[in-house]
Amino acid sequence: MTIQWFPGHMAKARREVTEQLKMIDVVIELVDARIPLSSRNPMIDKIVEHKPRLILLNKADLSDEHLTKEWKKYFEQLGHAVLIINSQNGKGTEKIQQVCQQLASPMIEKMKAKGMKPRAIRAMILGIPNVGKSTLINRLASKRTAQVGDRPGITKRQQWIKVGKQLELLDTPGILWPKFEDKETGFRLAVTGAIKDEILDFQDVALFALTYLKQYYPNRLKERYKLTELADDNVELFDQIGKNRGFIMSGGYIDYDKVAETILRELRSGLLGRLSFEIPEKNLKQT
Ligand SMILES: Nc1nc2c(ncn2[C@@H]2O[C@H](COP(=O)(O)OP(=O)(O)OP(=O)(O)O)[C@@H](O)[C@H]2O)c(=O)[nH]1
Repeated sequence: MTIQWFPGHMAKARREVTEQLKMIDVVIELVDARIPLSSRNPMIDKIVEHKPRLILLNKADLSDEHLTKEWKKYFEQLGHAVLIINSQNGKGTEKIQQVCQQLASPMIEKMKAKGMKPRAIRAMILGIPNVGKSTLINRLASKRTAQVGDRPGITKRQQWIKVGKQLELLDTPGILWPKFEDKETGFRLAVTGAIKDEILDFQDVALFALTYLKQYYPNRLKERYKLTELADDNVELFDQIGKNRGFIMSGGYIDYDKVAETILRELRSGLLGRLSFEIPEKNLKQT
């Protein structure tokens, strides 16, 4: 399976982001706490090179609490500032302004040393589609500042949102596309709903989810689908779940489509508890 975004779209998005970055002091990178590496653009380090960066692990209400803390440590070890947040109810977002200020303080000090008047810090949000960029912007928007006139290199007018006294946020987030570097990245994106089910075969996605749950969350799987044992064989496991739920077609066959759809729907709606689909230790070893 190789999925590629149209290269023209990617190049255009990257160009736009690069252009906008010229007027930005701090980059706020939004990732999905359940899949922090798979939900970021692998070129991000190159694209935002030389800018202080705050990584936000968003949708933390859905992610495994323990693993999310591990991921925070992982990114901190790489030298980034990190916050765990829920953009929907605002939990954790109250610290964003303060951290951005800390990140920008060397720049502000330099300005002061040059005799320039200190100004509000300018930030922009970057992230892949569906990661929660608009939700976060709406959450942070206390009031919009007046339109800022054209700044060098920018032809269209930019709207800035005031976040507290010291931070201005660009009202349009930068979209960077994820990259399917391997099959698992695609499945992780699909299982968390970051990409549409039609892109991948949803039975394959459900199989990925089931295999993953069996390995990392066996008890939740047993509890949810009332299984005393988890069959080693995945077809058998699909059969067990189908039987328990009564997904039987005429002729006594299990309706696998219904089993697959049920697993994905239930895990996405939180009925299997808070889940993460990427393990930091594994990735630490790989790097
Ligand atoms: N549970 C939960 N859902 C969230 C959170 N943040 C965003 N969402 C949901 O995620 C979905 C996508 O959010 P958006 O804010 O539209 O994402 P976006 O990054 O702006 O998406 P694009 O416009 O496609 O680039 C929406 O259904 C949001 O309600 C969060 O912290 N927790």
